[in-house]
Amino acid sequence: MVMAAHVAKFARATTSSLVPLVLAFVLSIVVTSFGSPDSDALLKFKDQLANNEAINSWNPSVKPCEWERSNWVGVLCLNGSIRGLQLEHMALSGDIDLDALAPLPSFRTLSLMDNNFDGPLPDFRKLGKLKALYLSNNRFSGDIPDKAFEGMGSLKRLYLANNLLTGKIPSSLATLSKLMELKLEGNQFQGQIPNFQQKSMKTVNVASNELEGPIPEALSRLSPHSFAGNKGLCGPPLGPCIPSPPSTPKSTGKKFSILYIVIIILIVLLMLAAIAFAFLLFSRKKCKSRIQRTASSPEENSNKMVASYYRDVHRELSETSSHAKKADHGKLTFLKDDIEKFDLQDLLTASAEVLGSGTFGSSYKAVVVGQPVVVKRYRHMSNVGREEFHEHMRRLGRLKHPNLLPLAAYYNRRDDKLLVTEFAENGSLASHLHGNHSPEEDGLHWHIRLKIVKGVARGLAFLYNELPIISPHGHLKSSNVLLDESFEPLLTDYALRPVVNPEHAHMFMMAYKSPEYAQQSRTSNKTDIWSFGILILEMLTGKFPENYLTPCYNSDADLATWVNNMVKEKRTSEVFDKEIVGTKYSKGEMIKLLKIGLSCCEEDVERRLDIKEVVEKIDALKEGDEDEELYGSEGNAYSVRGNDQEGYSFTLDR
Ligand SMILES: Nc1ncnc2c1ncn2[C@@H]1O[C@H](COP(=O)(O)OP(=O)(O)OP(=O)(O)O)[C@@H](O)[C@H]1O
Repeated sequence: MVMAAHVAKFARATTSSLVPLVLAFVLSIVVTSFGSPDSDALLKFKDQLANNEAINSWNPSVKPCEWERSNWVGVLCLNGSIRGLQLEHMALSGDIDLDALAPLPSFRTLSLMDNNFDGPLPDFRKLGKLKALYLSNNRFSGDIPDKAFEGMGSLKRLYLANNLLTGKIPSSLATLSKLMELKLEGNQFQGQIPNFQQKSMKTVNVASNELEGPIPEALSRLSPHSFAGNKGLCGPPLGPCIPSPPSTPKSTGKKFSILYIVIIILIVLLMLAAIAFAFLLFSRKKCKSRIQRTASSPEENSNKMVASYYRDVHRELSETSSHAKKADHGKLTFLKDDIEKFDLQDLLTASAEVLGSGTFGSSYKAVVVGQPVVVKRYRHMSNVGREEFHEHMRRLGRLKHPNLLPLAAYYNRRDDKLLVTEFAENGSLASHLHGNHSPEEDGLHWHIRLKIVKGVARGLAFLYNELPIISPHGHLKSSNVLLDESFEPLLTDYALRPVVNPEHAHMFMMAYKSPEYAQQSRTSNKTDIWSFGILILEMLTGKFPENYLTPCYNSDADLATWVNNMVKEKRTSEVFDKEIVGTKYSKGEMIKLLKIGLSCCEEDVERRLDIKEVVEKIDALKEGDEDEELYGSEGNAYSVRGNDQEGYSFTLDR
């Protein structure tokens, strides 16, 4: 009896304290089973699309931005919120349900490029805070209302190229103060270009339309290519606008028009004669300089080239060049203005040396028309069609940042691409960390390593900001960090994932060697951070990361696992590269950087730092010079070599 009373009392007490817990549990089940408002919005959007099989992995039982479990292909997340959608090359069509996306508070980017959407352009004012809208290469048609973009003050990038759009270019575009890139080429726009006055506009392309009239002054500094293929456009950078003749009586009018025709024919004949003369002069000069260069090559060979390498270069480039000639596509496309132009033949006749061979092909240094350039041959880059490849290269060509190696030119043949860049004077970070140098030579000083880390962080942040790609670098490793004459780092081989064949990318590109790819077959917006973390640890430890060589992530062979274990065993001092030279006051900063590196290498993507946090933390690091002055720099030269554990212990409190 007493026992029964106790049981009843316990049951009552337990029940009352459990009620909130049980309720929370039930609620969480309800939320997971029936989705969150974010997933509901996206699924509603998906329902209106036709041919939406490519996004069948969207799974309502997992939140779209729950990175470690989510499989929401094409959903861009930032700090756990939906930032945008990148649904490209998916053969999508049907209705674009903007009402479904409108309630998403952080939605800023929408890319539906290279799909089959048709009909009139939807009213994007419903997504008033959009910063980037990419709709090129679809079949949108009809006129766009003049007010279509009114009030979209945040819009920076608008891509509508290669659709079937008609009528006038909407004048509301001229009122968007932040607009930087506008791509309208390959449509049937008519009438005059609106009077754009934005200073922010860096790229405008209205080529291949039916536009007429004067080009607005603010666009006059752009390349003539941006306006090509419009018969009626005039004014700089195209030819002058010829005022229409004053109206005159019929007979005089006839006389005038005959006079005009005669003048125009004369001008054209004169221009043709001038071009033919210039061409003759140019080809004679070129021929002469080529003969001179060929004549001097044996001597150069002895100094600059390894003979067998040269034969390879010559054979490979000749192969490319002869194919190129057959296909009549032997032209390099230049993306930089401050480089003297040359063609494949110039490359072939230039002195060249092999810099190294990577997973894509070989890189050669060649001196062409007096300037050193690097040509890299890629054999696994036919993931996209010709036009999309050009489009992507142009997109890369527009990226400008002190820590990015700019793409100077490219050559595109079906299975063979050449990318041309400038030569970086100090080679790659990998060669400095792992290349042999004599015992008398110092290793990389701490202040140089810190400068490199800071530059890489800034370059990476720029890519995150500029590109709507899930892991914008995608192939970050020490051989893709080059160093200029003052050891400023220059990222290279960035943003190539969209054009690389998937099989090759999965085998060799760094993004696919991340834990999330190994465990969930996906990359996330923090995948590049993971690669950056490995790079930081590589710079601090001087160890070559095994994962560079293995086809996929293996936590046993992972540099981060090794460092973590050493720290746990209180052997932190042993992880640092014996070659780092700094002052004894650099030690604290090196430990801080080690912690940042480990926080970038969190397997749990949610806990991993994001790009903003990484940049903030790295920017706050110091060389330790202030301390050096305080204590007097004499005799402060310090090497990790032979150092004991003192001052190195720290706990992993991430
Ligand atoms: N623009 C450049 N300036 C100076 N050196 C370069 C340049 N580009 C490449 N290199 C050198 O050539 C070497 C080979 O580079 P490459 O890009 O072909 O292969 P990788 O980076 O090792 O591998 P992957 O093909 O996977 O990117 C690099 O380690 C670097 O030293």
